[in-house]
Amino acid sequence: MISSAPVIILHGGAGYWEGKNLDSVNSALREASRRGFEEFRRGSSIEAVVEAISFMEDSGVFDAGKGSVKNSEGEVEMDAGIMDGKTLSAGSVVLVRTGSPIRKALEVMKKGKHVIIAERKGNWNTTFNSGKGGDTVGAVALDLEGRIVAGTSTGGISGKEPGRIGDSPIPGAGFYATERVGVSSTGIGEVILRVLPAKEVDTLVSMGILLDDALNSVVNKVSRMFGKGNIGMIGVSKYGDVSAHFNTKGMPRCYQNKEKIQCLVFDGDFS
Ligand SMILES: NC(=O)C[C@H](N)C(=O)O
Repeated sequence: MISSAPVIILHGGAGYWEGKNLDSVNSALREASRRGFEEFRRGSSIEAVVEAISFMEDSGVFDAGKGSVKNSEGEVEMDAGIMDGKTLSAGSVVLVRTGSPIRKALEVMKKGKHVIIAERKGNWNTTFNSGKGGDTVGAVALDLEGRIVAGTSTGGISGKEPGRIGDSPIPGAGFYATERVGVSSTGIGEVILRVLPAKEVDTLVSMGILLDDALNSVVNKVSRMFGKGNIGMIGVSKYGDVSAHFNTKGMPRCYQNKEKIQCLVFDGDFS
């Protein structure tokens, strides 16, 4: 749907959401959206995305930050990434053990020397409390200056091997932003990493395809190649249209502009 800047769209992970109690997920998403949108008053899309994602990380409701799932050795290893479509600068952190991965990714992006840093230090944070039902989180924003920013943060996949890194911190896979479009992906990293769907959406949009059609066609392509149940994506274009597509049962998501906030979990379009 076409909205107008500033606008933010968020997801709480593509997955099998049927029969789950969605109250805490929905209210955390809504609050994250509200806080992210509030940042447009003083900052850019960068602050909006980081604030929304770090709220979700701290909520303990999602598989990100304090709610991160554990690997096969009972430890938490988190990944996150962020990209600024205006400058094509990107920053990611992998194997993070403590703190806010998205804020650490922002530091990497701001420093500008490297794109991906593995943390490999710090004590395991003992306050993790996985299992509240939420999944990977992501946000994409467009501000009044036309800056598009996309970010994603995750604890990865439950029971993963130590050192495993998924799609979420990889530009073009878990997130991507240009002057045209921004995307955050979620789903099975081992599938997403082989398709680079976030980059593909930008390529399609650069060829004149509408954001909604681009997201739909990339998700359908993944379904044809790998079957269903493995991907979801949200996006924003430079025109302010927002869209979400997934091949899982559901994907909690909210979008907000200056007129309204709207949240959905299962099939349906923002109106
Ligand atoms: N649920 C997710 O989105 C997990 C994430 N894509 C990963 O593979 O690490």
